[in-house]
Amino acid sequence: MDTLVIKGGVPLHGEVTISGAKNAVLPIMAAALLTPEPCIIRRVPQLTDVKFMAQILTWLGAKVSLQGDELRIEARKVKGIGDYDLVRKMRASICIMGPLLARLKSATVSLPGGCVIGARPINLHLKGFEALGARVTIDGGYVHARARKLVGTEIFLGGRAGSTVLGTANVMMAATLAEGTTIIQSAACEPEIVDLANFLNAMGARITGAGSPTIIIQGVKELHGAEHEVIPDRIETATYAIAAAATNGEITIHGSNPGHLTAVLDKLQEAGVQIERRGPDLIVRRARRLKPVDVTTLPYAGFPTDAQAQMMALLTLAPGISIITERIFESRFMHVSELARLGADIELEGPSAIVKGGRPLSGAPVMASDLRASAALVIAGLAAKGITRVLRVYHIDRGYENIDGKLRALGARIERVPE
Ligand SMILES: CC(=O)N[C@H]1[C@@H](OP(=O)(O)OP(=O)(O)OC[C@H]2O[C@@H](n3ccc(=O)[nH]c3=O)[C@H](O)[C@@H]2O)O[C@H](CO)[C@@H](O)[C@@H]1O
Ligand SMILES: C=C(OP(=O)(O)O)C(=O)O
Repeated sequence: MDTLVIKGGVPLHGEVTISGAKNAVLPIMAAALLTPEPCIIRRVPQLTDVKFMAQILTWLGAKVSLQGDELRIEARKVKGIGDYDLVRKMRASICIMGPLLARLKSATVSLPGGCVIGARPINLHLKGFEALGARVTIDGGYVHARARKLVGTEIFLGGRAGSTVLGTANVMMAATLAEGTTIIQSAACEPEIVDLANFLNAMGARITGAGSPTIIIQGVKELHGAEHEVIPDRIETATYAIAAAATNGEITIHGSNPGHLTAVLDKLQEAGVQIERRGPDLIVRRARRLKPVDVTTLPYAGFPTDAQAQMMALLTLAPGISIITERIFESRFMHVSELARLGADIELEGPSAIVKGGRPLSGAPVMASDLRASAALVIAGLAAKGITRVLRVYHIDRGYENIDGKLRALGARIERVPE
């Protein structure tokens, strides 16, 4: 386990290039199970989650090879049972279930893992599989889904907090090979769903409406191999933009898709951060004193829950009161107590965090509890006076490619040391 050691107080300057999106590439890798033909996926980020997903696919019988940022997956033959411990390691592993069910009419996987940010049930995934004709049972920590055949139907995927991103991905994948037409209502609209639908269509699927709450999938007999380039990671983009603002710096972000990030950019501007869009590039600079803002996380195109912790780190620096309300995951505030170690003044009240910003932060040892909490601690450490040690950075390596290298290239004084 590594630790990140940060000497804070250095404004970030320079250029950074955004990697492929973790939350797009993982379901896309699972989708390659839908065909025996080879699939080529480009712009694949080097992340531990990608490594785990590759291990899961290999265990299922696929041949997986990575060269640079190009991944080749050939699932000529696959088995229908996911490795218990591998699947438990990450949330997106549940996405093998839809493709296995579609291809083999049988799938058995353990309940998935992922960031500990709430209960994270999979009832909506299972409801979708059942609607398509599968019989679903849970037994000994495994979920089993079996069907004689899958038949298209209308499926409502709305839940307590809106729709479900991976649930939409899973049901959409299962429906590609179902008989007839499936209509997913209250589908997730996230760009990662659009990216997956584009990949599936390149494989021969017939999907329309991805990106809207109604997705229509006309089942086909079989899918073939395809090539695809993954979209840029909007959460990585948000993280670097927020880090630049927090350190009073000025950076150019290359290779992002600013159109996927309107809610974050809008809030940053409201907080006094200057954002200039030049095609796919973003220039982020903090020229003025930060202002407090209120933020509520919502499904896309609202403010993403995956950028909430990072935004909170920034708002601890804005003199005044900011209220951050988390509407997607009930316990996604693990970073609050660690930010307090750096001197932040944050109070929790139900789903809201009241950030009394403007107190100077000073470095301290802190513990990363989940992926985005870690990113928030790194941002706070970059802005704080003195040395911050972020322990358990394996969380951050799940979702940020070479974060210490990219930050060093922006002038940050950050080192990775073995714990
Ligand atoms: C790998 C990946 O892409 N992860 C993302 C995905 O997670 P993930 O797809 O797991 O998150 P969901 O969109 O499913 O969760 C949204 C809400 O729905 C609830 N829910 C979900 C499924 C279900 O069957 N029943 C149910 O009640 C969840 O508890 C949560 O309150 O979307 C989240 C919301 O944008 C992001 O934070 C994660 O980074
Ligand atoms: C919560 C996240 O990931 P996962 O769903 O894989 O746990 C995230 O990417 O912020």
